Amino acid sequence: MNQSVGFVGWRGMVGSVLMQRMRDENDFAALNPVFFSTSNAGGKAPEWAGGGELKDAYDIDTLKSLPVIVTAQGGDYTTAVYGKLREAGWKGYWIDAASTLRMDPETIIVLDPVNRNVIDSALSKGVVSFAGGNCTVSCMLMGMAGLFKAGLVEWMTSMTYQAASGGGAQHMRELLTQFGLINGQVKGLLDDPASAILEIDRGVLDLQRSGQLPQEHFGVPLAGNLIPWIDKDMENGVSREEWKGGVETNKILGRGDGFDVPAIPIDGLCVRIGAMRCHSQALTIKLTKDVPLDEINDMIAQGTDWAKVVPNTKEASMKDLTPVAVTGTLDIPVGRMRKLLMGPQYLSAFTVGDQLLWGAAEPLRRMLNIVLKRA
Ligand SMILES: NC(=O)C1=CN([C@@H]2O[C@H](COP(=O)(O)OP(=O)(O)OC[C@H]3O[C@@H](n4cnc5c(N)ncnc54)[C@H](OP(=O)(O)O)[C@@H]3O)[C@@H](O)[C@H]2O)C=CC1
Ligand SMILES: N[C@@H](CC(=O)OP(=O)(O)O)C(=O)O
Repeated sequence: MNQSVGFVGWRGMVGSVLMQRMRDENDFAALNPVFFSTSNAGGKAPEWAGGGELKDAYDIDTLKSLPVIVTAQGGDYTTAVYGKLREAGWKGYWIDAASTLRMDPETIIVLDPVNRNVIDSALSKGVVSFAGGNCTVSCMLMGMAGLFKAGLVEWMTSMTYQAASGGGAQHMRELLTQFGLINGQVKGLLDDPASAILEIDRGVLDLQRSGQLPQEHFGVPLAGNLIPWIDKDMENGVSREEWKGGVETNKILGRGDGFDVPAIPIDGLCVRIGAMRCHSQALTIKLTKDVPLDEINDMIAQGTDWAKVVPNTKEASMKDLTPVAVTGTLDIPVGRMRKLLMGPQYLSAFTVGDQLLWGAAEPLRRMLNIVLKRA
């Protein structure tokens, strides 16, 4: 008999991508979905899933009756509900998109093409709490898994170019509104081929600095700009997004605190740019030994089924290694690979991933299937 699975946060941006992927893969055939809402209990569950009534996402008794709960509702919801559920004696599987529980020793960060061994070992020990990783981390690992698996990474820096979607739907809207208003500001000059570009530039800057662009979500204009800080301030010069890069990557790989193998130093700077939903990253890797580039290419291509090596040429990089090329696909292209001037053990790479697919929804979908197959 199909297991019942509770879905919370299914209509949000991450949740919608998750629902679409599950429908594309016919995952619903193997489970009995129960839909929840934090704002509309008693309302109608999605038509494509047979309708029915939305349950109250804060009702612990209803949640407790389910063997599996998947949530993309966000960290505040997890904080409000998870502890109460466990205190009420619930022993079911919790699969979560939020960062809240990721570094909890009782929780495993899931990215099964990379850490299926960690997941299986945890399941056999009775672990029941699973969280998808930070989007930048998951996308990077899906591309670079081959090098980690081969033990070739001594340390790595990641300089990110993160899309507006990482902040949520409202951030994407704000970015597009800013672009539109900026265009409107200089449209007359743009339409006139004889106008001076510096006049256009001045017009853009005047509007960007005027405080008149909507910036409630980003805090400053992102259109025609960038923001070199993502997430909270850890009060030591490090942003929380940068901190996650090191600790989550190591936890996913089964290294560092709580594991027998030492952590790999991974650090860098995280930057928000005006892309829509793909995160990109420029990586510098110190290899544990000098390995020829063609062997590195092979290892990366074989690291996961989704890693795609892009030849280090201008044409291929412009065509295949951009957010526009990757959005809406599960591909993780890795390109710009070459040995750096610092020496034969120093490798550069550039990778791009859809942060709503591998960065959020896909690891949850796959973890749900792993759990259901065990039942
Ligand atoms: N954005 C991202 O890139 C990533 C997000 N995450 C995690 O996922 C969580 C959810 O993120 P995200 O999907 O961006 O959040 P959203 O704001 O899109 O959705 C969250 C919830 O808001 C409620 N909501 C209120 N109004 C609307 C509306 N008009 N349309 C849709 N939903 C609405 C829904 O709850 P209800 O139906 O109960 O009213 C929904 O589940 C994040 O907090 C984070 O923890 C993880 C990785 C990446
Ligand atoms: N912080 C990411 C998005 C996100 O939700 O990350 P996390 O799941 O680690 O909080 C970004 O802004 O691009």
